[in-house]
Amino acid sequence: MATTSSSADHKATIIDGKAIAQIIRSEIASEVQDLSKKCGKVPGLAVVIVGNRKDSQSYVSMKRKACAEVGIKSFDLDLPEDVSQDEVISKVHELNANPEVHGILVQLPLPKHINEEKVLTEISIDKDVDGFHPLNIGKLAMKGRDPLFLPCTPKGCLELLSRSGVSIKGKKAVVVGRSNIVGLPVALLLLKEDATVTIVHSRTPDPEHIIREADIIIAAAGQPMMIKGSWIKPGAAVIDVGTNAVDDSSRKSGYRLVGDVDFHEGCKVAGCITPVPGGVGPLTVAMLLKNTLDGAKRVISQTTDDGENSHGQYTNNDDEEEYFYAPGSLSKLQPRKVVSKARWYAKTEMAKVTIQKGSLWKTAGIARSGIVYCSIEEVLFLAEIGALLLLDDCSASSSLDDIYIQRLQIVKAGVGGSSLRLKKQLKSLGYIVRRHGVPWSFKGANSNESVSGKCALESGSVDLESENKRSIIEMFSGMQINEAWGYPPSKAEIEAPERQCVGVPLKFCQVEHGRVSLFSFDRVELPVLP
Ligand SMILES: NC(=O)C1=CN([C@@H]2O[C@H](COP(=O)(O)OP(=O)(O)OC[C@H]3O[C@@H](n4cnc5c(N)ncnc54)[C@H](OP(=O)(O)O)[C@@H]3O)[C@@H](O)[C@H]2O)C=CC1
Ligand SMILES: Nc1nc(=O)c2c([nH]1)NC[C@@H]1CN(c3ccc(C(=O)N[C@@H](CCC(=O)O)C(=O)O)cc3)C=[N+]21
Repeated sequence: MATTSSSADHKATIIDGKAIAQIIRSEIASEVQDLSKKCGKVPGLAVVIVGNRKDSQSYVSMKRKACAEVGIKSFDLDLPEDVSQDEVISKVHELNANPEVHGILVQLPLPKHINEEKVLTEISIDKDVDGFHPLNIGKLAMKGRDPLFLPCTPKGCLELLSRSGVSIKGKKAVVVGRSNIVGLPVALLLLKEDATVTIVHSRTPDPEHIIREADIIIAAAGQPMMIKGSWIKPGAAVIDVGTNAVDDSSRKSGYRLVGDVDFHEGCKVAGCITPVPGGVGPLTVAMLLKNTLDGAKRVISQTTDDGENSHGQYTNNDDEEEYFYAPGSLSKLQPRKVVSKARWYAKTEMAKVTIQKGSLWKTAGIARSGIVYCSIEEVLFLAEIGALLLLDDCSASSSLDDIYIQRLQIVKAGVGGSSLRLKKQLKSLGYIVRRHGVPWSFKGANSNESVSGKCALESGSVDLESENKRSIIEMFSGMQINEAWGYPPSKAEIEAPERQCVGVPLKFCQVEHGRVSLFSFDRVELPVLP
């Protein structure tokens, strides 16, 4: 995997990216085989190329070949140079909708008349195996959030470091380059791994001085042999991403590939170093295959184990999720002590999350300008499992019960009315719904519960023992809601609906600061208030 050169000149351990990538590829191949045997499905990767740039064609054919080798089905789209942006976007939409495709890669660069950002944004984030979607990059940049996919080259750089025994935590790392596809995401990843990160770019004065401070150098400037031996701190780990073609008349092709680091000089100073070719490049391809496999596993586990836990092997093993929702262990199904909070905004039809608790926010919500929002489906779902407290937005027309009742109609209309459809929708948002077999419940009319003038059951303290469980969705939609009173209600106010209920025990619901309290009275005798 790694060799130390024996000559007195060559001290550095040379990290063999090709060998490391080969190991990863064989691990992927055996997982693909397992998946195919157990679920009868294989991962699919669509590789879209526009135009006929020689370098792009060569990279794309490498990626397609690598897919074939590990058993990933590749979908090849070769579009002409003059294809319109709309046409590319409509192809992306087709691939988004194709259930056999688990990953979509649009080879960059695109021709000048096509706006790369517009195209990349259209790729469904569930299929964004390049990790270039703004949402994925945004999550990478945020503390406590994990994107669905990490960009392949940055992920490959970290894989090379870890497989070479280089620790990152607390180290000084310098990244040379700040592009969206390499420099910036690799810097963010190193930061997530607790390195102290400096980014050097084309406007940085005295890069040599900064680079010499680094324990870890990631070179991604696209400048052939820019980093000299004297720029490297003795013993540093050097990952050379640069892949530059330079003229070489001694080669049949007329060129050879060199990195951003002067490899010959680097070998004399660095602790370990990657060559070009044979360093980062093969890892980029291996990580693409890995992302595609992971994307496929995510989708396949969602579509095959709908509540019955048929393919446990491919389910998410988030410890916290397991703790709260493990089926069959009701004692664990307690409401969270520390719940997240959100505020509903009728205007945007979204809830703004004001307090985030727990790791669920790694995947839940949508981040916009640093603020996390939740759709009504997410709000209902999270409220139902006791993970989210929804505060109303102080306007009389959007109290919590209003939101439930009105919004439920919309959810029902939009998602089809059944909780199954709602679950499906949630799954498409990335939730693992199958564990939540126990609905948010309350004591039914036939229970003997009665507490005079005192809160009998608060939201959150769900009654898990009760035989008579109904989901919150059922509960709110089947409820007759009267105008809210002030609190406490007068005797006359209570007696009026009591008469209407003709013998059916009356329940009172109070919504205060987003907490739903359900009251039950045997006999109503409230003191007359001044
Ligand atoms: N092995 C692999 O898997 C991959 C290899 N590559 C290779 O990595 C290299 C970088 O690729 P990419 O990020 O796409 O390239 P870009 O051209 O998009 O970005 C280059 C970055 O390097 C900075 N830069 C340029 N010149 C200098 C300099 N003299 N000193 C300091 N910084 C400089 C630029 O700064 P500024 O922002 O100021 O312009 C820019 O941020 C290329 O050689 C590419 O072929 C790329 C992807 C994958
Ligand atoms: N949407 C998109 N995603 C990319 O990941 C992407 C892209 N566009 N555009 C171009 C860059 C470049 N890139 C490389 C991948 C593999 C090698 C690689 O395997 N290199 C071999 C040598 C290859 C050769 O010999 O030509 C090596 O370094 O050993 C290099 C570079 C991915 N990129």
